[in-house]
Amino acid sequence: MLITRRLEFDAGHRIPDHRSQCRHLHGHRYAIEITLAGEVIEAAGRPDTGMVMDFSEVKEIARRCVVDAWDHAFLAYRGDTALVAFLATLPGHKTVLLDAVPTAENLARIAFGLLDPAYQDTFGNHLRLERVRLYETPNCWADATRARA
Ligand SMILES: Nc1nc2c(c(=O)[nH]1)N=C([C@H](O)[C@H](O)COP(=O)(O)OP(=O)(O)OP(=O)(O)O)CN2
Ligand SMILES: [Zn+2]
Repeated sequence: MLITRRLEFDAGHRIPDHRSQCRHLHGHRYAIEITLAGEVIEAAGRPDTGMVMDFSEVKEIARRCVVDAWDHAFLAYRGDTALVAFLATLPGHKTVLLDAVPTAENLARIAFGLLDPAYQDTFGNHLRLERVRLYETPNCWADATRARA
């Protein structure tokens, strides 16, 4: 069985060497969809019986590992030295430094790496993270999967 939970957040970014608009500082209303695979828990009396994982728990883990850190942050490539230096001049600014340029593809891959160890199989139902889909706009998204993360 597959289940998916969607969360949304706002963040700024730029793609420093982009040939067009995206090298300018701008932001997106991002969406992240987390797909988990596992067996449905069948244990009478448990609050999560009939579920792969309670959607609220999926959300809490996603918030703790990714969304709370990225929401209203500027997602900056560590190697984008001009931008990193500028952001450092803003007192208390919420900046997240990344080891890769913040494209949808890289953000999906980074989020997959952060989330994968957090979704543990605690009930013996073979729970595992299957896919992270990261929407940069409603029309553009990237999928990081276990095979292609
Ligand atoms: N493969 C990728 N291509 C692009 C990415 C990306 O992450 N992966 N990112 C961008 C820019 O960040 C840009 O903000 C999005 O660009 P664009 O396609 O121009 O989006 P629009 O806002 O114009 O979307 P419309 O639906 O066309 O209004 C660029 N490319
Ligand atoms: Zn963009």
